[in-house]
Parts: sequence; C-alpha cells; structure tokens
Amino acid sequence: MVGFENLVEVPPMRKTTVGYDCPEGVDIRGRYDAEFASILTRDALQFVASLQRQFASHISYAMDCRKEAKLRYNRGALPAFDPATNPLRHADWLCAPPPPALADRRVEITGPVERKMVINALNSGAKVFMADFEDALAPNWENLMRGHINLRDAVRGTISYHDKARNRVYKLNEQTAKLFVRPRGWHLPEAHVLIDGRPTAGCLVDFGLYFFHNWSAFRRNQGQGFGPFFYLPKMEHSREARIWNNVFTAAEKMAGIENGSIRATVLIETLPAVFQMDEILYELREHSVGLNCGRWDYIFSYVKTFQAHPDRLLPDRVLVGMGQHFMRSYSDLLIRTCHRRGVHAMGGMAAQIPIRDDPSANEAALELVRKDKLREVLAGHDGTWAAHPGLIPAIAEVFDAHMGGGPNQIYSAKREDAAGVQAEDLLQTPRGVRSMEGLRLNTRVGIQYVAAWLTGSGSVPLYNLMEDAATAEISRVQNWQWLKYEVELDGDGLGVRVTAELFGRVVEEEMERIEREVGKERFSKGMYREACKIFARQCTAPTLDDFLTLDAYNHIVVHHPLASSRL
Ligand SMILES: CC(=O)SCCNC(=O)CCNC(=O)[C@H](O)C(C)(C)COP(=O)(O)OP(=O)(O)OC[C@H]1O[C@@H](n2cnc3c(N)ncnc32)[C@H](O)[C@@H]1OP(=O)(O)O
Ligand SMILES: O=CC(=O)O
Ligand SMILES: [Mg+2]
Repeated sequence: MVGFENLVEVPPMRKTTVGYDCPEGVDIRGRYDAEFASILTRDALQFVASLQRQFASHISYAMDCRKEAKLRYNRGALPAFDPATNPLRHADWLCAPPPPALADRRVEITGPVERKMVINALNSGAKVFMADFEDALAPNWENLMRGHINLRDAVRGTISYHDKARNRVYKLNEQTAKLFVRPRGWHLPEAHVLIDGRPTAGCLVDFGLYFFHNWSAFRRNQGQGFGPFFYLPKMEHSREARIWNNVFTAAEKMAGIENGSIRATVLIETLPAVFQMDEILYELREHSVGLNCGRWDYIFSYVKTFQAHPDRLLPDRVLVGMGQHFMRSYSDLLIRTCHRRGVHAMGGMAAQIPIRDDPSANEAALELVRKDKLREVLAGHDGTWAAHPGLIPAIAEVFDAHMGGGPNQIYSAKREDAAGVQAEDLLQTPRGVRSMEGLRLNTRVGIQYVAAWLTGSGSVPLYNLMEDAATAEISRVQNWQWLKYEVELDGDGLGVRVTAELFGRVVEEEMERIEREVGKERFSKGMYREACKIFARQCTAPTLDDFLTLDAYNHIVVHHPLASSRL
C-alpha cells in the first residue's frame, strides 16, 4: 500500500463516520458540511475506494522506483534514454487523433479551483481552462471540497458567484473555454479520506470525485462526445503513465463509455521524464492529447535530480529561462516528439503578470510575455499557458499571427531537426552567475509562498510575478544546493560563500524585510514565522526533502474527531 501513513499521523480507525454516508472501509476525517456531502456521496466514495484498492500497490511500486532512480543519480548516474525502449522510439506509431473539441488550444489559462476564478477563467476568451488541484492549489479540506463543488457547477453551466463587496454577480458566458482538470501528483496523500485505514492517493481523490460527478454532463456540454479532459503532473517514468492509462480505462468501464473517451495532456516537468516522452505517449496513446512543457517544475527537477552533482549547480533563478540550452533542447524535442505522434505540443507558463499601478513596468512585463510566446509559436508549439486573463489578448495575438491560419501546427511544424537532440543537450548545465540577491530573493519568495500556502492560497503574486508550488520549489532547492556545496556567490564580486551562518543572517534580514513590506499587522496575523521555520528547515536539511509541500501538508491537515464532525 502507499506509504502515506509516514507523512500524516492517522488516529486509529473508527467503525463509522458521522455525517457522511461512507461505504465499508471508507472514513472521512474532514469537516462535515451538507454541501460537501453532495460530493462525498456513497457511490462517489465507493468509486474512489475501488480506484485506491486497485491501484495503490502500483503507485507504491512506482514511488519505490523513483527512490531507486534517486539513489542511482545520487551515486553519479545521469538520466538517459532507455536502451530497452529504443525500438519503440524509432517505430512509426500514432496516438489517437485529438477530439474535435480540442483541435485549437492556442491559449490555455490556468488557475486554482476557486469559484470566482473558475468563472473568470472559463469566460476569459482562452480556448482551454486548466483547473488546478496541483501547483496552484493549497490542498486543504475546504479548498478541495469547494473546488469539486465549483467544477460540478461549472460543468453543468450553473455556476455563479456573488461578490458582495462589489455587488457584482459572476455567471458563465455563452461561449466558454474547454475545461481540463489537473489532479495532484502521485506523491501527495489525501489525509482526510482514509480507505481501509490509510490516506488515499490525492490524485485518485481529485480524479475520482471529479470524474464520477461530471463525466456525463461534461461529454454533453463541453467535450462534444469526448472527455472529461485532464492534465497529468510531475511524472518521472512511463510506468506512471501506464497507471493513469489503467485508471482511465477503469473509469470508462465504470461509466460504460468507450475506451479513449477520457483525454489527457501530460506535463513533461521532470528531468527523467524528458527521456521518456515517446514511452509516456505510447502508454497513453488511446487517451493522449499531447505533452506540455512544465518549465518551472522541470527546473526544480533538474536541481533535485542532480542534488549530489556539485558540477551541475544552477545560477540565480532569474537566469534559468527558456533561452538556456537545456531548456530550449527540451522544448524542441517535446515538439518533435508530439508532432511525430500526431498530438499537441503545448508551451508553458511565463511568470509575468499584469502590473496594475505602473504602466511602463506593465508594458515591459507584457513584452517579456510576448517574446516568450513568440519563441514558442515559432518553435512549433500548438498553444501555451497564460497565468492571468489580462495576458490573453497579447498571447493570442502572437499565436494567431504565426500559426499559419490552422488550429494547430501538428502537421506543419514537424521539427525533424530536433531528432538530433542528445542527452548532453538535455543535461547541459545552465550558465550564469550566483548572487547574494539571488539567495535573498529565493528566501523572501520561498517564505512568503509557504505562508500563503499554509493559509490556503496556492498561487500568489509576489514582486510582480506569479508564484506557485513549482516556482517556490526552485527557490527552496536552489538554496539547499548552494548551502550544501557552500557555493561562492560570484555575481557580486564579493566572493562570499553560502554557509549556514550566512543563510541564518539572510533569513533574519529577509524576515524583517517581509514584515516591512506586508506591514506589522498582516505579518503578525499571517503564518510567516511558521513558514520561515518550514522553509529554513528544508533549505538546511542534510538530505533534500523530495517536495516542499509534503512537509507543509502536515500543517494543513485537520482531522475532525467523531463528536465534532457536524460542527
Ligand atoms: C508552474 C505552474 O504550474 S503554472 C500553473 C499554476 N499556476 C497558476 O495557475 C497561477 C494562476 N494565476 C493566478 O493564480 C493569479 O493570476 C495570480 C495569483 C498570479 C495573481 O492574482 P491576483 O493578483 O489576484 O490577480 P488580479 O488582482 O490582477 O486579478 C484581476 C482579476 O483577474 C482574475 N484572475 C487573475 N488570475 C486569474 C486566473 N488565472 N484565472 C481566472 N481569473 C483570474 C481575478 O479573479 C480578478 O477578477 P475580478 O476582477 O473579477 O475580481
Ligand atoms: O506545471 C507547470 C510547471 O511549469 O511546473
Ligand atoms: Mg508543475
């Protein structure tokens, strides 16, 4: 079984759960709420339990394989193309053709499953909205349950929201974006849903509840006979894609819909996965609608994979962009791989967001986004991500102008030249300097992000950029790496080394700066001190924690005892 019990303390099993109508072996430890009960129905829970019972051992095995791979990398091995799957990479085969509803995905907006944002995103003019249970969401019980309610209402077209402060009512437009849902990664537990006494895989809760309640309405209202549609995060190997494929097949069987109804885009956002793109597409070939360059987690994964390789240290986070050779090679190979297999190659997220109070800074930010999107469309990407509705017109303009009039570039941008991308290209160490300001910024951003996450916000604007779990991970692991190897900060001309003592001073000073910036009141009411403890502990840990959010998750689990579950 999945070893999530190590991560969250699970009190002894109870025989029954007051409030929720649970099937045998299912126990809900989250707060009772009558609205939540309309999601946590007996049948829906039975479906989630059947997925968990069917797939927990497969997930557990896949997580063990991740650990083994980590050991190999830590002993000096490098990620590489698998010789055993060479024939598969060289053979000619195609994924199922994209469903008509998804031919054109040139701009996709993303955001957490928060009610107003769901409506705004669906109305934003983007072709797709990716509703996020992952990088952009702090998965506390309230966020999760409300997220499912919001998605159910969105799929049925009945979602509305009354902003009382502004006396504004939000409703869906006639024309809306197509909805994708991103469940959490395999590694995250859902500690409020116990099955047979153990926390459930978070992604199976996210997928199972959403699929159970929405497959039918989605196919009618959104998917033109196909769907539901998903984004799949943070995979490291095609064996993990096989599990998703089997989950999809099991769900289709339960619903009595044809194989290949469900479609999913896999984020290539770990370094090992870039060597597995054909294999991942092959596993999901009946269910695939392409791959996406999840650039922020990818950078995080580069550091994580090379945590024991002091010759592959990253420069300042702001210098690790898509212009670096390893990033460009990854995007080129992803496009070539997808188009060869007949599916979309999606671009990623530029971190800039609109800057309301400074027109010239706003224009500069927009220009950076335009440049990033121009690079993507000229490289052959079929669409890209937008973090904010205010960016959509500029992004759409770039893609409209360079897509040659078609809905995508699958058959017009084959990128055969990228067949020559080699392992060395994908692994090349990024160039640039390391600076004290880089260390300070990582610290300031990391602490503020964790503070936001602990209080329920999984994506936040910080210093005019979008920050989420993936971008914050880069700050954390970069600090860890610099501390571990006591790197010299060569960007300042001072030659200072990053020691525990220096870091301690930086943390103190950055906490003072955060307090000045957010104000005393917000600082004392927020969770900055707790966040600082979590972040600093992780940066200085002798062994790198696999994920920032795993430790932080323990701080947002609230187990409701039997007697108070109706409060
Ligand atoms: C690495 C990755 O995984 S990227 C994907 C995951 N990350 C994300 O999805 C981040 C998505 N973006 C966001 O969460 C937000 O844009 C933030 C946090 C970056 C900025 O949020 P804010 O500062 O609140 O934005 P701002 O105040 O400018 O919002 C203006 C309006 O746009 C709306 N808005 C902003 N971003 C979004 C969005 N992504 N989707 C829908 N609506 C949005 C707001 O709801 C607000 O609506 P209103 O005028 O009706 O009240
Ligand atoms: O999920 C996207 C990323 O960049 O990470
Ligand atoms: Mg990501």
